Amino acid sequence: MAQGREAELREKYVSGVKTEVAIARARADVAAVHAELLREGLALPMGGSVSGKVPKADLFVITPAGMPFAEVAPENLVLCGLDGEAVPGTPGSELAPSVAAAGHGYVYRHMPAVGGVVHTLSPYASAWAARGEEIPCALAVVAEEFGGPVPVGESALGDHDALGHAVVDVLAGRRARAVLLRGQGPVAVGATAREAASVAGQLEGVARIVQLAQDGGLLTSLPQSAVDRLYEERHAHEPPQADRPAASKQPLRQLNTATKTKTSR
Ligand SMILES: O=C(CO)[C@@H](O)[C@H](O)COP(=O)(O)O
Repeated sequence: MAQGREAELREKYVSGVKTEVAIARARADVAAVHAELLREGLALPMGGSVSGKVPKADLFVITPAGMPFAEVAPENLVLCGLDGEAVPGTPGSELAPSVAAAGHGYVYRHMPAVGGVVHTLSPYASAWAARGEEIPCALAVVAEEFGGPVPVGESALGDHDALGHAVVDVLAGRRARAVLLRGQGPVAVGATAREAASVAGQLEGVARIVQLAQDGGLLTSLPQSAVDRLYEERHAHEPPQADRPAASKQPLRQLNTATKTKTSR
């Protein structure tokens, strides 16, 4: 790319000291999230992607393509515009962003309250995604955290833009802040990358517990009235719904009465 054009693009995206500081902060946070996911056993050595939006800028930083999570550092994260294209001339721009970058950008464009997206291949949540099975709302913590069963989304495998569409289609305007992409794995969102990672951790925990319960026999989903009460209590002290990621109107699939879920084994 010609130097003039490169400078013009850099000026367009990266102007002002505040933005520079915000980018540096996003780089540090997102790099730390990669390390934390590995430490907590929530990630494979490689695979999946994590991004964090730069507040008040149409920019985000994301995992470089094909890079083991253990090697991710603030300076090799790729700074992208919301179209998922790397910003030339910035640290990390010599690397390609994750193939999922356009999908992450789509989420930021369509869910303005979201500031972090985590697609991590944590074992139990990924196993539910591999089966394309929603996680039943059989425990209070599932109701509190996700406001109902953890939903499944359709990902067109190989079409990485589809990750963004699937996340937005399932989560926008809903309670849940995580979706199990069929045949791909879980994606969690939050106001920041750290918050999205925390949702991914809760998701993995409930995926494991409900799997253990299901292995033991029939599951009973909580009645809808209890799900609603538990969710509302847990989120009562958060900002108004419009400012919350994936703010809720209704859970994706309502269970009006206590239902028995037949186990798959
Ligand atoms: O999304 C997944 C798996 O679900 C990843 O494994 C990506 O396919 C890896 O691509 P890069 O992020 O390395 O480009």
